[in-house]
Amino acid sequence: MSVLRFDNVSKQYPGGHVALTDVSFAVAPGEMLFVTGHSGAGKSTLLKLIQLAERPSRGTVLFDEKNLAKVRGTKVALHRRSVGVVYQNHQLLMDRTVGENVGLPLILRGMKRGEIGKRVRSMLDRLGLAPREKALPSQLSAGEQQRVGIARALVAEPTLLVADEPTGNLDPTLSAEIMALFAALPERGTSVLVASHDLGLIKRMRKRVLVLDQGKLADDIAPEELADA
Ligand SMILES: Nc1ncnc2c1ncn2[C@@H]1O[C@H](COP(=O)(O)OP(=O)(O)OP(=O)(O)O)[C@@H](O)[C@H]1O
Repeated sequence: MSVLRFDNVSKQYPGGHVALTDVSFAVAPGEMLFVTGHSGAGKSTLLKLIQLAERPSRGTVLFDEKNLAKVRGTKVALHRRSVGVVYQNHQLLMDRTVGENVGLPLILRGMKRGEIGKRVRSMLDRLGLAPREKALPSQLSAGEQQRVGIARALVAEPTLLVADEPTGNLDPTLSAEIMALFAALPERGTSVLVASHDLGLIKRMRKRVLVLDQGKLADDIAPEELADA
């Protein structure tokens, strides 16, 4: 049983650039892992295939044992509800409050106002953001803004959280704080896949690491194989 499985996945962009070649791996329920590699190695492409922002040229991506090639049209939006996404730049709506930003995915799903309020407050509480519910993103620190982005990605209880360089703009202390937050998610049943090129941070986390090199899966390192940071 896996939450996510890549079977011999290749991706060639229109114009001929090959971003991924024959990549295979599986993610277990409640597992947290990293994907790393140099700039251009294919990390973002791998995450885009999971969100159906791109499609593989060859091979199969299975999500919750379902072949994503069969997920088309209106079913794409349904699939995306199961994948929470955290970006390097939090991509918050700057003219909406923290609470409104976090509630947005639930509004889009047509949830009732009362239920949205409850879920948003519980999520803000969990991430230590409850006192900032009515603040605008511009009134928050960089670390708080990133936590709001994470709250928004988690509010609809996704099966998998994917994060693309989520600590790219943060100092080491805040990065560690965000990573600790991610590391607590598997206990609640959410699997986590983080793309990062911060090797120091990755080593400290002691989680499984997929290493991409020019689109190929060069290594799949178990936590116990990681050298001390
Ligand atoms: N839409 C696209 N069209 C053509 N080529 C693309 C497209 N998106 C990415 N590429 C190419 O595919 C390769 C992999 O890109 P990708 O963004 O997945 O790498 P990455 O590991 O995430 O890099 P970075 O760390 O710099 O974000 C790169 O050579 C890139 O130029």
